[in-house]
Amino acid sequence: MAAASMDHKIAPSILSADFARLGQEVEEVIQSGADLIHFDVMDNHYVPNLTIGPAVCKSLYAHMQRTGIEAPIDVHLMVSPVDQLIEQFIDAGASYITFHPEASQHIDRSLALIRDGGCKAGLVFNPATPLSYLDYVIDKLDMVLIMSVNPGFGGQSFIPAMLDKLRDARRIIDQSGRAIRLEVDGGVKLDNVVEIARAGADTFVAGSAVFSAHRSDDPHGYDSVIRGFRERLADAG
Ligand SMILES: O=C(CO)[C@H](O)[C@H](O)COP(=O)(O)O
Repeated sequence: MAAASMDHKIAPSILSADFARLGQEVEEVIQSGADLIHFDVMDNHYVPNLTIGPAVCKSLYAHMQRTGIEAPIDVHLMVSPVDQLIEQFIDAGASYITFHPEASQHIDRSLALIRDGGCKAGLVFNPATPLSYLDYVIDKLDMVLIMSVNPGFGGQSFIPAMLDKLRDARRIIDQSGRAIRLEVDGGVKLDNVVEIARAGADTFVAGSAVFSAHRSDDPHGYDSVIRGFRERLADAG
């Protein structure tokens, strides 16, 4: 069942941004209509890639405050262990913090750390991670993130079996009666976003689909791609 009553949110993943001009990239995608900034943290341990940490988040948050850019920073931790970095990202201006259940020794405690720090909390599910991790903690969640690629790299193809997983996650969330966002991350493009939305996702992480636009010659690249997502999502119902 599609999430007809949910508002759709677009979350560009800065994994594919030009890190040399990160503040400006974030300004441009938000001004072009994006809703959240998806901030991918990789440690070369939990995933085979290394990206950015709390110092960059803190600078970005300060830049956004200074320049009046209002958008939640949605921090996706692909690290193990998670708790120490959770504390640092709370301090760095994160709005959402999500982590992988396999990466925490005490999932309930990690969720409590996030919520006690004033942030919204979420669990992230790799393609083969069962949704049973939602049992007993769903009342502590603000977001469920379904990875539709194996984590670690941008530019991979959407794994079709994740449509069924999104449908299952949507059913569980609806049964909980809680306002939990259902985010999807990996291989989200203009040509598949409608079926992904109809499977129940309401929050769409897009890295290469958005940020490849600035490498084209189109000076309105971000406007065009984000408008494209909005138009398709409106069709999705
Ligand atoms: O978390 C990620 C990879 O682990 C990225 O956010 C994700 O892959 C987005 O990139 P793209 O839209 O290019 O697939």
